Amino acid sequence: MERQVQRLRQTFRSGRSRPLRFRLQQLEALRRMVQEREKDILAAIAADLSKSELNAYSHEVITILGEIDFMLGNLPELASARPAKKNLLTMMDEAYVQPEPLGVVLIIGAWNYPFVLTLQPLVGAIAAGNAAIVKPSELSENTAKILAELLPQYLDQDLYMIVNGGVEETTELLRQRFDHILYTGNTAVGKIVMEAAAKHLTPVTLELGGKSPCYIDRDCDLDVACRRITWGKYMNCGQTCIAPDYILCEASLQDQIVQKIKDTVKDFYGENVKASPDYERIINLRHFKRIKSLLEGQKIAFGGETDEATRYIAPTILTDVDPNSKVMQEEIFGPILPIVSVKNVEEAINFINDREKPLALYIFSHNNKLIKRVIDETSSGGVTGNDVIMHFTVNSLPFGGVGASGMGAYHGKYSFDTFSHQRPCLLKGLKGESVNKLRYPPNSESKVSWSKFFLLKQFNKGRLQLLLLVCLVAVAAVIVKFVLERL
Ligand SMILES: NC(=O)C1=CN([C@@H]2O[C@H](COP(=O)(O)OP(=O)(O)OC[C@H]3O[C@@H](n4cnc5c(N)ncnc54)[C@H](O)[C@@H]3O)[C@@H](O)[C@H]2O)C=CC1
Ligand SMILES: CCCCCCCCCC(=O)O
Repeated sequence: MERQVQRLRQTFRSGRSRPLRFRLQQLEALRRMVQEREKDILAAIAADLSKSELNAYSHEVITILGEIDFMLGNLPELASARPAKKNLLTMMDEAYVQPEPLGVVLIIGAWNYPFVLTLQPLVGAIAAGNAAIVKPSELSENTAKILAELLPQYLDQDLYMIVNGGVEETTELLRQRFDHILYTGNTAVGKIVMEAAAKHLTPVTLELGGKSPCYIDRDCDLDVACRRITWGKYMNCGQTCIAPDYILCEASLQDQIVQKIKDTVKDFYGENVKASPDYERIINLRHFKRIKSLLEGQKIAFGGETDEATRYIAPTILTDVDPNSKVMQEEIFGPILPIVSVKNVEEAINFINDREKPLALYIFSHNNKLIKRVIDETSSGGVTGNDVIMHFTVNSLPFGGVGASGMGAYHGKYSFDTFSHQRPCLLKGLKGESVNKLRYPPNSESKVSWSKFFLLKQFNKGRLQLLLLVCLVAVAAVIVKFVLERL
């Protein structure tokens, strides 16, 4: 592994990944890969998650194509130097922020959206000019295999590499020195990743999980709310990190919500959910058993059927759920939707704040003020008001967690920034020593007051303003020179 990372580092050092033209070519090649090998990619995702190819396309491929298009369209601007504000002392100099690639980065993906969660970060890493190793999840083995087969055919093999394997291989990878690690997965492994990264002082982006609450206000269109929640909760059989984990609402709404979700499930998946091509299965037996165990002792208002042989768990709703029960202690990551009663929005806010900061928060209400209040008085990785999941799809919004749901963010510009160092550059000339005397010893009261004048004045470069300031500085410089010569 060490030799492989070394090979990537040498190529990175050669400067090959830096020119914009090269980055754009690689991104175009990645897009060609997705388009030319679409059938194989869809088949792999479909096999991993018992998903229809249509759903594989809309859940995963669209996002990647959108991300690549965003980078192709915006890279020249994202990668260019940004002029910075200056003070009087540096106003004749050049000050700018130049994004620079970090080096060799590691991307560790999760199985639930195996294509998006590995390739979307890779798009950002390539765009920012890095070399990258991608480690797909071993649980989504078909997607891992197709990625290992396809990426070397399209991308520069000395800069971008797939490593497949499980805990052993990832542990070995984590012993190596990287310049950034972006990990997606559960919190326990997130801590392992962060600990390994700390040994090399490697910065990390941790895309973790958590229990994302969904508050439904009394003043709400329940039909619409329940339709949107049904979509986001049961999509991918509940195995979505930003799926609404549980509902908070007044007790009087509970029965209506159950009925409306029940009706929507029938609309979406038909009488026989098991036979619907749009309803997925649980990834493996371990997760199947874990999710099934969350039903024990609960009041099942809808669903609850399971089939171990096919790892099927029906869309399920639990009512009157005790906040201390097991289903409310861990992220469900399956098609079970508990409803917890709260008296009012205050109690909902306290309920959310009493727990770890979630990855997503959803609020349904006609009342925009109430939505804003919940946003202001809570914290979460992201928020969608009057819908679920959709903030993930807006690539001008940063996507990531806060607190226990993660750190750092990506998507669009935020991916580019995550994989870049914002390098401050100040380019001075070799003239102007008379003014510089201000900062050279010995110090004096008068030098301090002149320094205050020069350093605390900021300006933006408007032409007229610039001209005025140049005059001002010239006069000031003459005065300072005069004064300093007499000190
Ligand atoms: N914030 C986000 O964007 C997302 C977060 N998630 C979260 O991920 C979790 C589900 O994913 P997991 O089951 O964790 O996926 P997983 O089992 O695929 O693990 C994720 C990655 O960690 C690696 N890994 C596992 N054990 C390891 C160990 N001991 N040492 C080093 N590496 C190890 C795996 O090889 C894999 O590549 C949920 O909590 C979900 O909420 C999932 C998708 C997106
Ligand atoms: C238009 C639907 C797109 C849905 C994509 C959802 C991917 C979420 C990944 C995750 O958070 O686990």
